Amino acid sequence: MGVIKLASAFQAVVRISQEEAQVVDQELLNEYQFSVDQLMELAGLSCAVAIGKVYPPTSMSRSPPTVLVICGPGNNGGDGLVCARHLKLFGYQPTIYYPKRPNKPLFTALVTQCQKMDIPFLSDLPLEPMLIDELCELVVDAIFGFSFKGDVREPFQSILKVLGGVTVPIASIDIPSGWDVEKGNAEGLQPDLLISLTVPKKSAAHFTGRYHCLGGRFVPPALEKKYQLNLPSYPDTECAYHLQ
Ligand SMILES: NC(=O)C1=CN([C@@H]2O[C@H](COP(=O)(O)OP(=O)(O)OC[C@H]3O[C@@H](n4cnc5c(N)ncnc54)[C@H](O)[C@@H]3O)[C@@H](O)[C@H]2O)[C@H](O)CC1
Ligand SMILES: [K+]
Repeated sequence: MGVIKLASAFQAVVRISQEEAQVVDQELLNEYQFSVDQLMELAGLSCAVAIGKVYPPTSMSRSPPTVLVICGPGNNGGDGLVCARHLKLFGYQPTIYYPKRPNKPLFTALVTQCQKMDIPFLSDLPLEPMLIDELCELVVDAIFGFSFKGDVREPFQSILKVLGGVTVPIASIDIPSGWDVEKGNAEGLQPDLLISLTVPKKSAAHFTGRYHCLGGRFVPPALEKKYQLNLPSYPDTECAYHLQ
């Protein structure tokens, strides 16, 4: 596998394509021998930390603050489950909606962990945006990440339509769901917080929300150098970096 030359390597923040994100991911798993579980735990933890920084429990109106975490069918959804578990430990009250669950031990274990921490799972999502606004103070969008392609299929099309109408802030994990990983989606979801994982993707250039954080502090320096990722220096032991 050749070294990918990143066009934006000399800019302050590098943004990578869909293919580059998949290549880096595969190299972490195959060459560096990380397991998906390891990376997902660190990714999900960094999302909960970013949320804790941007929306500290003391700044929310309810105590504990209510958060709806919507999880999709791939690893982005897994990050959402991990994030929900850590949010609970940080003093939030998460509820999960997870309509399409992969039948794989990694995901069934994450579901069990959440259930055993008394995190409720919704069987249906309210179809009125107003009802979601009443249910929670923040929505975490963990529906699609860097493998999303094409037109959104059901049930996620209806879910994203409802989310388009909510007024509570949305925090998107890695990519705002429904966005083209590189081109974004001007008519799609417009999150208040974007938590890019590992390296921001090209679509992050179209993000107009208030907060952009970087998480997934697990890239070995040799890998960062090989792909000229030019990652920012996370302050001391922080696992979420405030880019904007
Ligand atoms: N190295 C890292 O940075 C890590 C990132 N993590 C997270 O993993 C996602 C990428 O996960 P992946 O499983 O490859 O894909 P997605 O979650 O984006 O979704 C795949 C899932 O979605 C379905 N799908 C695709 N397109 C559509 C569509 N148009 N309509 C409906 N459904 C669609 C597809 O069939 C699959 O089921 C990354 O973004 C990070 O969030 C890891 O957790 C840690 C390492
Ligand atoms: K997402």
